[in-house]
Amino acid sequence: MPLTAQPLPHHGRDSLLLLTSDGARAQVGLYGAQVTSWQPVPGRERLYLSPNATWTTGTAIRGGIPVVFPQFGGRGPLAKHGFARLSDWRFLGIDATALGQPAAVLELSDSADTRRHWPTRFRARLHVALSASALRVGLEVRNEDTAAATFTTALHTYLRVDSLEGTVLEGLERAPYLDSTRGDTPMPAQGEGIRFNTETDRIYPDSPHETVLHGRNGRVRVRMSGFKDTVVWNPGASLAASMADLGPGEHEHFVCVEAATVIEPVTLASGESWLGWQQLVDESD
Ligand SMILES: O=P(O)(O)OC[C@H]1O[C@H](O)[C@H](O)[C@@H](O)[C@@H]1O
Repeated sequence: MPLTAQPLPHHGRDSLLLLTSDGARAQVGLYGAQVTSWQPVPGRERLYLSPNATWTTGTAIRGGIPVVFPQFGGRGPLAKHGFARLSDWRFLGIDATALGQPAAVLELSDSADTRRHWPTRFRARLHVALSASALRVGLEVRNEDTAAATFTTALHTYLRVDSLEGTVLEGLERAPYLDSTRGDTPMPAQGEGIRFNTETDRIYPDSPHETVLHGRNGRVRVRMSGFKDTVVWNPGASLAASMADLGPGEHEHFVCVEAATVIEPVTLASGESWLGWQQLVDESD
């Protein structure tokens, strides 16, 4: 399906509006290569973007699909979740090579600034593909250094829900997890879908590659490839209220279902590449 990209500034920042011929649309900003909107049908927004997000350089944008690279969370010496979400990426054009379907391609390469934090010479590309009811986002990383490189990564997707009441994430019933609200305490499989009554921050190592988020506003299927782990996050009422870029009640409107590789980092030999993607499929009527 043909895909077009046209410039459409968003909160004063360079951004692209992606459109398919059947009306699906998405928006991706060059700052962080962050997808901030996905509407499989005009007006049916499937991603959450905080009304209180900060849009200034040096701060992460709360919502959409932040690209976490080359470090997940605080698991290393870099700033939390790494520098990719705080960097200006370049738009290269539409290309079908990596995902096998037309995608807008954004690129980030090492610079004196990135090498100050992370010595590796690399090339990262984010591929954003849209079809009738699906959004597929692929992260491709090539090690352009002479030495091996190691990183952790995630597509930190904020899925919009009308309300947490009645929202359930299915697909991880049989998977054990690490509870990050309790210092990554190992927990057994829960045997039921995840409901969001309280702060939830979990890493499912080597998890199933497909989950489904059901809520009052419909259903989104989440698939991934290349990534190994799934991270599930909702800050709950009190943490959300204390976060300036969320605020009271905002936790009610999203669940993060993250395609991640956190537990066993990716290691790339010199010249090697890695590709991970996450696909969101809108299954609402
Ligand atoms: O506030 P941020 O740096 O964007 O991080 C938001 C969240 O990201 C991940 O989901 C982590 O598992 C959480 O522990 C973290 O709070």
